[in-house]
This record gives sequence, C-alpha cells and structure tokens, in this order.
Amino acid sequence: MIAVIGGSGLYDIDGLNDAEWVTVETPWGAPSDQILTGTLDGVKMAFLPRHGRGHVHSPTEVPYRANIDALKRLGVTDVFSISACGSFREEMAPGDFVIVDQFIDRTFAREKSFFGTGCVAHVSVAHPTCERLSDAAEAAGKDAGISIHRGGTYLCMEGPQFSSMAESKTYRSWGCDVIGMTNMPEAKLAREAELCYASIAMVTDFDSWHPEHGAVEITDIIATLTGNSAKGRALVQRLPALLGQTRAACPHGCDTALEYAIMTAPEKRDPALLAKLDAVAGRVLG
Ligand SMILES: CSC[C@H]1O[C@H](OP(=O)(O)O)[C@H](O)[C@@H]1O
Ligand SMILES: Nc1ncnc2[nH]cnc12
Repeated sequence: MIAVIGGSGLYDIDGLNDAEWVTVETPWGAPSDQILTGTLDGVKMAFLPRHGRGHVHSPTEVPYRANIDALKRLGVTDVFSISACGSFREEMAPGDFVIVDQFIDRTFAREKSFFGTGCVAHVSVAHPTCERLSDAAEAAGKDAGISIHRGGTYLCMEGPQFSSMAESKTYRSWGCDVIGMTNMPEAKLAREAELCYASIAMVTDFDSWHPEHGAVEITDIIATLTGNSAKGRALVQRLPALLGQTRAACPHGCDTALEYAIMTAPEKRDPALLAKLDAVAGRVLG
C-alpha cells in the first residue's frame, strides 16, 4: 500500500477509486486528519494531509508519530512525502522539484522517536530515503514534464518563522540545497516504523540568501504553491503504475530497519510502551 503525505498546498489527491476518508486512532494520539483511502491503477493508496484539511497544524505541532503509526496500522509499506521548500541553489528554481536524499535536522521542539525509557532502539538514518521510491518519484516527475532534480540535502528548521539572512547563508555554506519545516522527524519515524520513505520537495522560493530575491514572503510562496500542487498531483497519479501491484522486500533494507535495533533487555522492557509499539515494531517485538 502506497501512502502520500501531502504538504502545504496539497490537501487531497485525484482519481482514487472507492475513495473514502477514514478515521484512524493511534496510541500516539490523533493523526493530522482523517486519511483518504482508495485504489489507483489497482494499487491501494492512502493520502494524509500533513497539516490537516484547511491547514490547521503548524510544522511544530504536526502529530508526526501518530501520522506514521496510522499509516503503518493501515498497512502502508511505501511513503511519499510531498513538501514545499525554499531553495539554496540558483539552478533549483521556484516551480522545480527536488528528490531529497539527505537531511540536516535543526528541529528542537518535536518528539523524534517511538522508542524511549522501557524500550530503547537505535536505527540507522545514514541513508534516510529509499532509492526504490526515489527512482519512482523521479520517473513520475519526468513523465509529468516537471523540472526535477535528483538528490539534495534538506535542512529542516523548527519554524514557523522563515530563516534570517544570516541563517540562510550559513545553511547554504553547509552545502544544503533546500529548506523546509516538516521532513524531520517524519523521515526518522518512517525508518523506525520500517516504512520506505521518499521526499519530493517542491521549490516555492529562494529562501532569504538570494541577493536579487530578498525576504521570503508567504504571498509569493502561495502563488507558486498553486502551480506546484497541480504538478504534485500529476506526479502522484503516475506512482502506482510505476510501482506495480506486487511489492517485493525493499532491496535497501528499509523494511528490516529494526532487526537489530532494540537495545533494552526483554525482561527490562516496559509493557505499556510495548503495547504502544504494536503497529510500529510488532514485527520484531512479536
Ligand atoms: C507554506 S510555507 C511554510 C510551510 O510549508 C512547508 O510545509 P510542508 O513541508 O508541509 O509542505 C514548510 O515546511 C513549512 O511548514
Ligand atoms: N524558505 C522556506 N523556508 C522554510 N520552509 C519553507 N517552505 C517553503 N519555503 C520555505
């Protein structure tokens, strides 16, 4: 089952057969909204608007753990994140899409793990995105005629304010390509939940480093978002046919990320936390 998490400007997707908004409860609280389920090209799909319909959750307040748990609970295996972002690169212009493959996490006010006291786990996020899904996203974007860049480092800031010029220039000097406020901890949690995750970042602006573009203004972003979300919808339509109706195990090991990750001795594990981990870590906790 393929999931799409839609960011700013993308609050539903088109063309689903048997489309239905379903309520999913999780031990981590309520997800951002109901989840739109259905099939496309014979493949089961789920769509979750990250900020909720009507854009009610700020980047800090998005219930990231509930969102990932709810998708896992529904039977999702593959997650495509779609996000608006600013750009640090002249060649990554507003209207372009970037298939992100690395992150720098500068967020500080979010719950970043399903694990903790009573069940400690350490997964690798050296390669936080899935090549198989990124290949599909790139192919879908190209087929939809989108100017698409493969590979890029996404700086995730806490927000909700945009960066100062000094911050923007610093991130650019670090080699970051794009900036947004939501892919962390989402990508880390997807890895903990053994979900394949790809990130499609839609450029809306040049952040504030660019001498000819000045400050980021939300009015400019919203103007670009409208065009971007139409392109995002076109890309999503092409994903199920590219991935097909049958799914083999992830060749990159995303779906076995927890295999050796849990450190806490079985007799020291907290039953209450184990119960909450039923969907996310049921495969390894039994
Ligand atoms: C509308 S501009 C700022 C806002 O947009 C992005 O959200 P998302 O990643 O969900 O598309 C960005 O990260 C900020 O949250
Ligand atoms: N410049 C920017 N900084 C952070 N998040 C963004 N989302 C869209 N543009 C952004």
